[in-house]
Amino acid sequence: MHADALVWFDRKTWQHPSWTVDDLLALKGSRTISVVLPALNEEKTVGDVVRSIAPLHGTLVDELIVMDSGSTDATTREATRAGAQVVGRGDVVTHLAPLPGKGEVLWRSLAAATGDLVVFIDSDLVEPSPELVPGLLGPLLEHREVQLVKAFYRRPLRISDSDTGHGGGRVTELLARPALGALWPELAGVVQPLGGEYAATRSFLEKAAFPVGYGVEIGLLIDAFRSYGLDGIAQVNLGVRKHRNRDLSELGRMSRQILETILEKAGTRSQSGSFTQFVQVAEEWVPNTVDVELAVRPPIREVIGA
Ligand SMILES: O=c1ccn([C@@H]2O[C@H](COP(=O)(O)OP(=O)(O)O)[C@@H](O)[C@H]2O)c(=O)[nH]1
Ligand SMILES: O=C(O)[C@@H](COP(=O)(O)O)O[C@H]1O[C@H](CO)[C@@H](O)[C@H](O)[C@H]1O
Repeated sequence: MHADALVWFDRKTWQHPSWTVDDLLALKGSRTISVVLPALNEEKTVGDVVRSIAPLHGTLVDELIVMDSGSTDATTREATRAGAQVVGRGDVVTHLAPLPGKGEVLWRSLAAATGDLVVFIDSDLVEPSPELVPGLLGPLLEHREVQLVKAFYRRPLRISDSDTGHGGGRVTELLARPALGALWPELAGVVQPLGGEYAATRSFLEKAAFPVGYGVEIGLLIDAFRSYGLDGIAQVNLGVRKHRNRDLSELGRMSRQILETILEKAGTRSQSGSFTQFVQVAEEWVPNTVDVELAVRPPIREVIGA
């Protein structure tokens, strides 16, 4: 591992986060905290994720927002019932038509949320730990130089996996980790670069460009490194993370978006946004070509001001 990555790993990795909510409230001071859950058709899980955070709402957490990404199921109903404020992607930055993608709703959430610190938690988590939000806020509240905190965890591939499953994080292990090791070796100590649970300062997030698709996590990680160095990044061990796992064809399209962000951050661009996969029809295999959304939103502060 790169020497700087090794030093960083030792200094900025919390393997056993032990902040209590009282500790965090004392550290919080006058700062405000928003928790944002991006959600696209997550009616089955969003309620439990909201309920795992709701006990902190009104004390440590000032805002608990589900950013709806154009759901067509009962996501809004389930999130509202569980106690979250639901904001539609078209309810903010109304002069720009929404684009499809997770990064789009995270970008728009900065216009809906008001917190000095923002915590992002996926809405498809299964058996979400109530320690996610406190654990992520610990380094951010205690160390002023920290601008981005990433969660890491054991990631079973299937929800039914035994207590030793490790098959999850397929795009992380097959694309993100190799690419970071090759192009940004200083970031080789980040255990879960694509993890969907992370916390950051608004001041960082407002200055960052947001890939509108799944490139958002690796894009923000690279931007944080470039803006603040490794000292601006921390990570915390938050146990086990189970979520709805997508199939390989969906992860292929996700990977194409992540690859675009990697190429762009590395100073090059792809030749085409069309992406061909193959499907079996009877005994034959036929191409299925799609246009993958590769747009990047400018820093939100350039669109709605600071
Ligand atoms: O266009 C999108 C795609 C995803 N998501 C949300 O982003 C989170 C992570 O997405 P997904 O579960 O698809 O990624 P995975 O965890 O499978 O890699 C989930 O809460 C999704 O509902 C979203 O809000 N809009
Ligand atoms: O980490 C990964 O490899 C992917 C896929 O995870 P699984 O193989 O389905 O456990 O999941 C992450 O990647 C997305 C892109 O960054 C994030 O948006 C998701 O929140 C995260 O779960």
